[in-house]
Amino acid sequence: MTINIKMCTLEDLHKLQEISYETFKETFEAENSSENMNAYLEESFNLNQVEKELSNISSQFYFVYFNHEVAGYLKVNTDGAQSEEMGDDSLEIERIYVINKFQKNGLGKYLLNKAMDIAMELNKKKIWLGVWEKNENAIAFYKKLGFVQTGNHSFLMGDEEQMDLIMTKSLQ
Ligand SMILES: CC(=O)SCCNC(=O)CCNC(=O)[C@H](O)C(C)(C)COP(=O)(O)OP(=O)(O)OC[C@H]1O[C@@H](n2cnc3c(N)ncnc32)[C@H](O)[C@@H]1OP(=O)(O)O
Repeated sequence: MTINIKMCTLEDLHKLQEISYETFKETFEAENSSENMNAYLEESFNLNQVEKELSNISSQFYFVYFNHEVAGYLKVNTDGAQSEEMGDDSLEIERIYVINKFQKNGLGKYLLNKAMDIAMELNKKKIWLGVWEKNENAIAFYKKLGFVQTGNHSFLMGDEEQMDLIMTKSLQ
């Protein structure tokens, strides 16, 4: 078993769009109406939107490979790319998504450790994320890896208001 990681560039745009769309759908479609799911997928993962995010100098995307196959991805944000005003001393993990069939092989932890390395290289004091309050699997994963709930914020899934827990890990 080999695990590798690579920073995404604009050349990866189509693959990134595909894995972003597919992993989000796979994770949440059972618990959301198809109307709300389709609206969110179309708005968040259309090619222009993904290209815009990939071109933002305050965001970084990484693919993780399991036996040379793309198995998941990471998106981190700093400064103004963060989806909440958390200040310059924090880094946001906006997305860690591992394709279902590759989960439980250590890939999520590998991506999380990558985010921690980036945060430490940039001298950030904390690392934070928002996770849907009903995503018990991911909440348990983040708790296991040392994150604690420090707040919440609401977001729109189609026309439905949903709640994210804000979870934080201090790096000092
Ligand atoms: C900010 C956001 O992106 S929120 C959305 C998060 N992403 C998703 O919900 C997408 C769907 N889910 C996933 O992609 C994956 O399940 C993830 C990212 C949550 C976890 O990734 P995986 O590759 O399955 O986890 P991994 O195998 O690296 O597990 C790391 C550790 O967490 C533990 N762990 C993983 N899932 C769970 C769980 N549900 N409950 C308790 N512990 C868990 C593992 O046992 C492991 O512990 P160890 O280090 O002692 O061996």
